[in-house]
Amino acid sequence: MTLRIGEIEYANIQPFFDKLDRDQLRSQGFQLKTDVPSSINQKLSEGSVDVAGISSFSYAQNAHDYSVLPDLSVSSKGEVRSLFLFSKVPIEQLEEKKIALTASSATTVHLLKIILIAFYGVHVQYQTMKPNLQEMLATNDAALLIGDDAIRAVRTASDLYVYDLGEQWYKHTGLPMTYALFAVRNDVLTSNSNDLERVYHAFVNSREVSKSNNYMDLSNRFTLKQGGTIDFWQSYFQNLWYHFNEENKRGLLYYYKLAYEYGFLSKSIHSISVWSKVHS
Ligand SMILES: C=C(O[C@@H]1C=C(C(=O)O)C=C[C@H]1O)C(=O)O
Repeated sequence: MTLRIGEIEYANIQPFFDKLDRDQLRSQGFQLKTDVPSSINQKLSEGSVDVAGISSFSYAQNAHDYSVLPDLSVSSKGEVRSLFLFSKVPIEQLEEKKIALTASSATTVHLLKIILIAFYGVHVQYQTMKPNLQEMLATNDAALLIGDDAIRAVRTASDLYVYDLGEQWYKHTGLPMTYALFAVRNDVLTSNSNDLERVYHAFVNSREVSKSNNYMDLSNRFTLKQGGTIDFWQSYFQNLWYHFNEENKRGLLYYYKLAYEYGFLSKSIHSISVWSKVHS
């Protein structure tokens, strides 16, 4: 059996996928399934994919069953430019107001909840909705969007208060934040580590080639798909950090600590289990 790979369809994680040789992977029996983060999270946890880029929050929920692939993440130190709270009032005035949360996220919905309670002392009501800014704001005071939905929506949001959640996290903690990690189910580690190694190196190679051409191919692709300028997309990708280094790990463990303290995680997470059988 070869591996089923989960691919998040948003731009932010595409440096790991853009340069995959998909025809070769398919001819070797690998399958790729593409979806929004919350669905990929679910597919990995129910076992309908074997390895995937997933929400970092979902890793914490399944830490016992997952290992993380070394040095791969989607992180930022400060602004992200694709995780926005759109609000009709300033963030400090959201007490007892209603916020719509995109159904496609796991990490960022809890990041928002932490930011509002821990850093602003604001208590609100949440409702999960499809990611459509107009519909969300028709019945709510603010709305959270992530990924390409957020990038498109921010172009039309001139009459709203817009908060970048990476920037908010950094402002209040001085730490980077990691939104996505690559995880594999532990049963696959024992049954299929050779294929895992192959796909791991393909992810690393895609990241390196994407970076070495300054994200030009990706930027062309997303300009055609989502609009915006090549310059916007290049600087978007250059601003994100695709290595899960010690500093990113510290930031993520602090997020897990707060998520546990505020009751969003049922178990506290003090360490991240990294798959170590990689040969370079
Ligand atoms: C940076 C982003 O990070 C994404 C946010 C996720 C989440 O909130 O669960 C999951 C995967 C990440 O790729 C984004 O969507 O813009």
